[in-house]
Amino acid sequence: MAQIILKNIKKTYDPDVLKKPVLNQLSLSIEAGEFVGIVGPSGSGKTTLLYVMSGLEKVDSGEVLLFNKPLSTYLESDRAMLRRDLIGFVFQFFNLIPNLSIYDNLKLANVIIKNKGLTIEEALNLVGLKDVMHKYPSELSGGMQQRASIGRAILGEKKIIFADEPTGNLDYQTSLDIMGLFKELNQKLGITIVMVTHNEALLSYTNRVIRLLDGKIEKDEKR
Ligand SMILES: Nc1ncnc2c1ncn2[C@@H]1O[C@H](COP(=O)(O)OP(=O)(O)OP(=O)(O)O)[C@@H](O)[C@H]1O
Repeated sequence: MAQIILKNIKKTYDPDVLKKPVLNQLSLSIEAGEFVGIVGPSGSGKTTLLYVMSGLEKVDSGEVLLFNKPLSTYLESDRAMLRRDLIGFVFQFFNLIPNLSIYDNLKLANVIIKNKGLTIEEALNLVGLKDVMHKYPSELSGGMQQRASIGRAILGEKKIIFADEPTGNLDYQTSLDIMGLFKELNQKLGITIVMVTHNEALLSYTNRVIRLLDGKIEKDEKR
């Protein structure tokens, strides 16, 4: 079943009509359980595509359907619920709160999530941080901090993780380690992962690669 559908999406940031749209009549569909890598040159629209898919950015025309429902028909409160309950985000910078322990960082995110699905302990176990959960972010390596932010992203009953350059701030070996974790979560929990990356070497972990060029899909390959 398609979880994410984009139909003829056009997106511009600049009102100047002579400027090329950032996303130009782009259509695609992502099924539940896929692990998708989005690549392309700088400025090709990767981050914008991620934000459009997740409902963080509005489109000029075309339609985005999430979980079979057009985003345009969601009330603002439904959108907020969607972001809180069904979608998780992981960014290049881990965005952990420095003066809270890892456990408390997850707890803060968890208070707004319904009491269903993965608990804080289960999430910490899955990302391998159970032993260090009372440490502060600054006491952990970058890779561990990213593990914490992934733990935060999977709390509850998340169906999709959107990751924007999740390894952009990590060395190569740690990047592979984080990719291994994504793959494991994708396979164990069936969570769909949509990840923007610059690093071609990471694509072997995904099962589909979408290449963007000038706001259009240049290539879309499933493995
Ligand atoms: N909030 C914004 N306001 C105006 N222009 C924007 C905004 N966000 C992105 N853009 C422009 O849209 C284009 C595509 O940006 P986007 O960040 O989606 O590309 P990208 O492929 O993710 O690039 P990078 O690999 O450099 O992160 C760029 O020309 C960028 O300058």
